[in-house]
Amino acid sequence: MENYFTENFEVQAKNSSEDALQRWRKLCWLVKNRKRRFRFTANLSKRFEAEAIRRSNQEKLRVAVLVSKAALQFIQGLSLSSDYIVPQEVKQAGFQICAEELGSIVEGHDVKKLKIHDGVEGIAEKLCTTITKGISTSEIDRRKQVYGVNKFTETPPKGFWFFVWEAVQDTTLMILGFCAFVSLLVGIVMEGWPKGAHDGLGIVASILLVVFVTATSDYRQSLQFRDLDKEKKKIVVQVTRNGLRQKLSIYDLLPGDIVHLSIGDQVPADGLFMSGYSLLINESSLTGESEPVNVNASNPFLLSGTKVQNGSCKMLVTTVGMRTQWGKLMATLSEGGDDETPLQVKLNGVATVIGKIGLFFAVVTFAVLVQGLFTRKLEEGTQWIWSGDEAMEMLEFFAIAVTIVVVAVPEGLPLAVTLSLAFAMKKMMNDKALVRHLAACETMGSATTICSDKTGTLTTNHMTVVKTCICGEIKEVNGSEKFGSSIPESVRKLLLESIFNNTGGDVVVNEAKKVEILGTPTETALLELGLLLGGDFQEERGKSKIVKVEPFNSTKKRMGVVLELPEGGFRAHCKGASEIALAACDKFLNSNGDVVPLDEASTKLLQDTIENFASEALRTLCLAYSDIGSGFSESVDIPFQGYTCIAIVGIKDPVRPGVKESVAVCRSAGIVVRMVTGDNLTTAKAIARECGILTDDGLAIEGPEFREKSDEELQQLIPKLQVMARSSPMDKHTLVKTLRTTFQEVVAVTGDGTNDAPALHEADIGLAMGIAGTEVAKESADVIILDDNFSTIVTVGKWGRSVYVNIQKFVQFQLTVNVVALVVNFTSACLTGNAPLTAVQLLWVNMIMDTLGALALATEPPTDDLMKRAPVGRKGNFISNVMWRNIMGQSLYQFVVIWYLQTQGKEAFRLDGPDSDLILNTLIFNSFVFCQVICDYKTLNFFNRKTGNHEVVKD
Ligand SMILES: Nc1ncnc2c1ncn2[C@@H]1O[C@H](COP(=O)(O)OP(=O)(O)OP(=O)(O)O)[C@@H](O)[C@H]1O
Ligand SMILES: [Ca+2]
Repeated sequence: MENYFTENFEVQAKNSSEDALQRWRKLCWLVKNRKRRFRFTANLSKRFEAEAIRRSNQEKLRVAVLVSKAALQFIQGLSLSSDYIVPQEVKQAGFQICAEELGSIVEGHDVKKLKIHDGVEGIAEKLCTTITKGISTSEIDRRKQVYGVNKFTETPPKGFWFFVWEAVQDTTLMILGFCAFVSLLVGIVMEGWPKGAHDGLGIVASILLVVFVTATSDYRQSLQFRDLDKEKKKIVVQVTRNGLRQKLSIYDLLPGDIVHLSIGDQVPADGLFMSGYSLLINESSLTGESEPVNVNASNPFLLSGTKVQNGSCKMLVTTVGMRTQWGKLMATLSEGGDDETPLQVKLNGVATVIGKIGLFFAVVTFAVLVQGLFTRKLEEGTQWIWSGDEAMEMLEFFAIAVTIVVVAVPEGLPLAVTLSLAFAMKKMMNDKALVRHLAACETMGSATTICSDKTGTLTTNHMTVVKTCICGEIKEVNGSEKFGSSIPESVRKLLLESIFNNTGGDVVVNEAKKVEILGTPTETALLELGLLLGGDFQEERGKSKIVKVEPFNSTKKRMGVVLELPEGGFRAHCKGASEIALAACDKFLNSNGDVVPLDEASTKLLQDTIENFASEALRTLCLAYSDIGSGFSESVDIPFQGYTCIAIVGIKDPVRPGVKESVAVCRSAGIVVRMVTGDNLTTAKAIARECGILTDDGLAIEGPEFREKSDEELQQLIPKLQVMARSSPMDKHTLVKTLRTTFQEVVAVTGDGTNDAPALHEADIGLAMGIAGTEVAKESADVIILDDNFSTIVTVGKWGRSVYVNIQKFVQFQLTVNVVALVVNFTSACLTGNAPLTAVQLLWVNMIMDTLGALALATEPPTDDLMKRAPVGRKGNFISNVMWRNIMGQSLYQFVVIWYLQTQGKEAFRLDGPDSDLILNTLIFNSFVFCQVICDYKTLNFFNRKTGNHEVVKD
């Protein structure tokens, strides 16, 4: 049995194979309501469609690139003329190019047309925009009219009646509806109105009730999912409009907008490259092609939905919304739905198996009942004469058989999973965690280890430079003006040149005329230092020309620029992780500001400074420069040796309040927390100690050392590993993978950067930061932590556990009811020839179980006790032995009660007279319902008992 389930009803929490997704679907043929059952599973045919779109995109793009290459050679030096006529309405709106033309240029990579329109600048002009000012907000409406908006068509939200319609399409309800019809007909003919209609109307009433309760619950769920979906799609980009750099939702983008893209961003619309450096674009989300492409002035085409893998740029938006290929893809994909979760599938399996057993019993019950009737009639010799009453009796038998199937197919099981997950999702949203994939809620409950990022998750991500070492002198930065006064003027100049040119950030004046610093927290801290030193960003930028930029990335851990100096010659500036940048230095500036060779003593001094800063939990950065003569060409890499160290800075990033407590909660919950960071080992250790992650017997290691370890060594090392510093993206990935495969751990990973994407993808649960996180990280994640706070991760864990336990509760409850209903009806049908619980009664119970019972049990909020047990882990058995025992015990007890009532009831309660059967059955029904209520209550209690929990979860 166990094997049957693992073979057929097992899918991964994420990245399941197509095969596995298909397999269980095929086996689930005994379904009461297909539409409902499969509503929250992946729509495989839609996905197939999306895949086809991707493939055709890839083909189209390949052709376009080839054609454009050929054309590029052909048109060089040629003056081209075109027969393009600007449509009248476009002209009237004040623009010189229409949406179709723009679309065909970018999507078709059409260099010829691009040249006809005088290149990117020409198109910008025709779109009435400039790179410095962008579009002006006053004419937004006109733009919208001519070019459309950046939104995808979505399937319209489903109304209440849609769900009513879906609820009606339930096989068993339909059969019962038919029974009701016949019953009404026969009843009225036989006994007349209204007496003969009682039974029929009873059935009709309960059908209506079932339909409406189901539809209401489904409808509310759909509203919840719709809200979450909206939240998921909120993406903000940096745009220049009205001459101001500002944040804007991607839905508000219009052709003509200037968008600033940097590493980790998603290209929000089709457009053209205006300026930028080392731009590498990954088009796999659009085309499935994994090889990234270089985008630059000669290949300026940027397609919506692709990702910036490296570098940065300014882009001119040309085509938006459904005119882009991405728009078409998204419209299809949004109907593809989310992958089903492992529990959903598992319970679908349970439902199918029990349903089959139920079907068998139903057939037997029906046969036994019919046989009883026939025997009676044979004895009476009236087998050829059928009265209306007897026909009704047959009908009633049939209804009972059908109802046994209705009750036996525990359709509520898989649906309760969705209900419970949806409930948890909504509550988590209030607690600042946005769940992107349903399965994550489930998996999080069994997490055994968390690999946490340092920056931004454990710390506040609000960075300030608090210490510097300039000209061999250590200084504290405390915001006072005189900080810079003792620095020699030549050094101050170099420092400002470095800070303001060698940066990915920007200093802008915002709408309120206030100075605003943009960029990553590290960059911001440095720019702030520059302003404190009395520098002016724009002025400094104007002094020299930037000829090359190598933007920061986590693999190199440094950033470099080359400047063309006003007095001639080139100068390279480098800033980066202090040990790494310092290793490229062979000179430094002494206390007079003179360049002197770096001897052993001064190297030691600088290294000690770095150590000192780091041991105070500061992030250290080294700034250096190098004059590289006059022969620098843009096409070569920036040299990385012979630098002169200008300064070492120590940046403070305080630990978030509450992190220590949260780490302690994790510890008591049996979840191991590890820190993986790109920062320096000493810094990492200091912070880890402060958070309570690093203990005395724990191990801290650097990425480069970790990489060298053999598999056996890793086996020894990983259980003790608490901190990994200076990690590369791949180190993180390796750690997660080893934990998952070798150690069978259920791993949660947090991350914010593009560098974290591989690990987030590999993890059982990927958690991305909502504020600091890049689009790429968010896309690879299963949950987005909206407030970037580690404590929220603990909340997610708590909800995950609560979901797990709630579903267990519901399963136990429903299985008990199933077994009892089945056994009671079957045995009494066999032994007495009639069923104590009628179809209508069973339907009632079923409705209460499926909807109200599920609501009550599946939506229990979590208790703090949940975090005091050991995690379930990968091997946890969902329906534990204790649960089986409970199910059996409960069923037996209920069966005995009902059986007693049925056989001895009349005597015990002194029932006689014509109505005794009716009264007895009512009595039986009521005790049955009461038993369920008690069972329901007991289940709750049982799971909430503090000590009992351990066994339940572990067994
Ligand atoms: N903009 C930058 N320019 C140059 N160097 C930087 C920049 N930002 C960070 N660094 C250096 O790179 C190191 C960390 O880089 P990395 O991106 O791998 O880690 P992180 O993601 O910031 O940290 P964590 O993994 O803890 O979140 C820092 O210690 C710092 O010295
Ligand atoms: Ca990070």
